[in-house]
Amino acid sequence: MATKIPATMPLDKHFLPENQLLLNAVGEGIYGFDLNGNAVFINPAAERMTGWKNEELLGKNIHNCHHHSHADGSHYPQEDCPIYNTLKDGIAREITHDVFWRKDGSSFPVYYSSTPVYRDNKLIGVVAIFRDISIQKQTEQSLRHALAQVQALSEQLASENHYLQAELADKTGDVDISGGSAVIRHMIQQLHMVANTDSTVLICGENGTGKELVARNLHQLSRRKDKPMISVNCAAFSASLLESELFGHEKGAFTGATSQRKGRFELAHQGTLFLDEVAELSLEAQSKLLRVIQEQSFERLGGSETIKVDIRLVAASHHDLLKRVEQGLFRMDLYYRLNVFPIQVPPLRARLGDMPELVSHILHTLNRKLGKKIRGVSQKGLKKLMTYSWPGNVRELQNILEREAILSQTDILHIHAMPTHHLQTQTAASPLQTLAEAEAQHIEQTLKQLNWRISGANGAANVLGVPPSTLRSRMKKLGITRQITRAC
Ligand SMILES: Nc1ncnc2c1ncn2[C@@H]1O[C@H](COP(=O)(O)OP(=O)(O)OP(=O)(O)O)[C@@H](O)[C@H]1O
Repeated sequence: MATKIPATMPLDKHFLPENQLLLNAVGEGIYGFDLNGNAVFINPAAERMTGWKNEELLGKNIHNCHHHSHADGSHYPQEDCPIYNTLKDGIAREITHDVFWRKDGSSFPVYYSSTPVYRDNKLIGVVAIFRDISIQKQTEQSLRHALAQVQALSEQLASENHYLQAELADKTGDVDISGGSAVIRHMIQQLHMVANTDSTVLICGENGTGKELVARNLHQLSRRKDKPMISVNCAAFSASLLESELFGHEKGAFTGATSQRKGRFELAHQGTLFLDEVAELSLEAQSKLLRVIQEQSFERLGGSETIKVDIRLVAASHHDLLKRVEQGLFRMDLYYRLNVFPIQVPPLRARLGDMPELVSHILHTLNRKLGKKIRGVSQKGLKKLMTYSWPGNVRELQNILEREAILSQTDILHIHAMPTHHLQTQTAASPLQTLAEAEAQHIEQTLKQLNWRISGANGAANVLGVPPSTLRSRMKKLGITRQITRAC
């Protein structure tokens, strides 16, 4: 669109370039100034960007119209303006940090150059060419923001890594099994006998009895102690995630597999692989595990390369695995493969004589953790500890002592806060539930074990002894839906 310039405007014919058509067509804003700093040429792009019309500016001082203030609103004296300085000294300038103000009072960031125009070696004016760089500035801003986020995340990862390393050192550092009771002595004897073989060990015992501790002990006593012991809590992963956790995956094996990843079998090469809560494995994962145990080799998910590993397998469960076999929830062949050398970890109530030694061991660790100097437990307190049934075993004892240690103002613990509902009982009590809650829990547990398969020989309906349609309607009624769990 050609610009119409009124004949009355002080348009300097010598100054105005012959190729005005070209200047009108470009996307950059262009101003021409005469030696007094008044506009003699304005192209349509400049009009669009500033909102000022040609007729409103020609012959006028442009600095006062839209270059009067800095970005922060402070006054911008004309003497400081690079364009006007070029008019004075004839030197070209380029400016990247400045704003122009629009007619409507808003502003936009600009890049502009001011170039002197000479005719017959005489300075006759200045051409300013400018560009709206809002998008560029926004991109820079987002980039800076993203970089700050990356920086923060990398700092967070570094500190998490530091924390995990410390935690790992802490975990692997203490493998002492406290207790001199006959049952514990027998268990330790068994540990020593089997440690230096490569036989698979199955550790059974209630929750919190020390099964993982026994596994770590076994690893430390074995010839593999300088290689890693890798633990997997089978209950913490959904069936599909567990497979990739155990066997690893190739890049692109499934959505989200953006790079190749080694599984825990590979990481445990030449060391020990500890499968905690092994009863929670789905039947499908059990078959795969069986194959790996038999062949000592496997493929990563999405991969075809057969990977051979040398591992010592240790498994643990708080379930009666044989009962799970009878219920059709655990493969019998796998059970026999795992149960080569069973070790039973006794519950705390079966070895209350170990209480003083255990308490002293735990207090020693707590003093380090809490920065306290607790010397022991009072006689009365010890009596309370010795008459409790300990459904949560050593872990529960640790928790009670930690709570008491935090609350205590003295260096002797008096044990105030024993859970009274368990006192004097001989068996672990389970939480009170309605019939519907118990049914829902049982159905869900069964479905989880069977990888949420409902029908067929290996389906939950068959195991529960109901037709699949009945199971589906019970699930609907009880609000049971498949859960996708993601851990780690
Ligand atoms: N004999 C023991 N001597 C010292 N500490 C023990 C002993 N037994 C258990 N502990 C401690 O009790 C806590 C629970 O033990 P651990 O995690 O090994 O139990 P677990 O049987 O594997 O539990 P879960 O079945 O819940 O996985 C750990 O901090 C462990 O160090």
